[in-house]
Amino acid sequence: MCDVVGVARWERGVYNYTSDSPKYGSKNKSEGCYSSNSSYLCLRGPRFKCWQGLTQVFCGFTQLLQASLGQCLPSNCFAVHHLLYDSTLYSYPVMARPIVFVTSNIKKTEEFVAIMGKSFPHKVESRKINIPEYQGEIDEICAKKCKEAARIVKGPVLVEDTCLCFNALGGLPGPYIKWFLEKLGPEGLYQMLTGWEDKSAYAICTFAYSPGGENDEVLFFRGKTEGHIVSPRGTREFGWDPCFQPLGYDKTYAELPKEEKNKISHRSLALLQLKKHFLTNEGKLSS
Ligand SMILES: O=P(O)(O)OP(=O)(O)OP(=O)(O)OC[C@H]1O[C@@H](n2cnc3c(O)ncnc32)[C@H](O)[C@@H]1O
Ligand SMILES: [Mg+2]
Repeated sequence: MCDVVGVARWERGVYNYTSDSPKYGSKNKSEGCYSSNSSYLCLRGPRFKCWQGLTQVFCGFTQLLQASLGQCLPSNCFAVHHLLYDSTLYSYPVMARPIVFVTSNIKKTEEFVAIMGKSFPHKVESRKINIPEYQGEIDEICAKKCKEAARIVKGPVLVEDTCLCFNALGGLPGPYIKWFLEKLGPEGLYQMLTGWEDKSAYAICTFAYSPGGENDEVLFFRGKTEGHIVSPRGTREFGWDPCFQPLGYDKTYAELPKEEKNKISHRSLALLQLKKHFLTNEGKLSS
């Protein structure tokens, strides 16, 4: 049993906790937070007098967190708590919730897995959910898509939107490529440029990440690959791959071995940015 009296609420993806322990007095009021994208549980408050007191606070916090997060918090976690550099900030690692990669497109998931392998510093699960095809500028579309995914999943999410932009057409079809591809196929995409000398194009992939809260900021990670629209060649496995020839290559995405596409693609460049962000920020204590 622990003697910590606490109140807790789940807000904006951050679990806020305050305790007012009669035993340690009001000077020892403490606050804690558990951020859904952090692998650390943090407690912030005045210096705790002894490890016993600290353990009791952790014990109360652990119970409240377990009630709220269930599986996400391993039952043994308070055994591994440790003291950080300053006397008022304590943390101990917890098993963070997995990030859910929400997409309806299995080929995107396959490429995500092939590109990231085991190198991504956070557990990711994929879930097949159809999110509406929003209209607007790329970031606007991605933000809406990401917020809708977070609303459904109720936790940290990643979504991705891919554009194919023709320079001769001022960047169109851009985010509307899905409908153009569906109606015209790769041949039709190539024929759209019949009257134009300029066949240059670029593919943009934008990953959007939200920690899951309604008001949480959405972060964007973008990759761009330049190329040309050509008469379709290669396998018909993935979208417009047969008619996109990346710059510096004499093969289309569809003709290149998968590993080769995954080294240079718009998706791999976006994932590189995403990975950098998580490698830099994961594990930092949220305050
Ligand atoms: O559920 P989401 O993730 O939105 O999946 P989607 O298939 O609807 O994907 P988009 O809205 O981003 O639309 C992009 C279109 O471009 C296609 N596409 C995406 N990435 C591609 C790639 O690397 N190579 C070829 N085609 C791609 C994809 O099949 C869609 O038709
Ligand atoms: Mg889509």
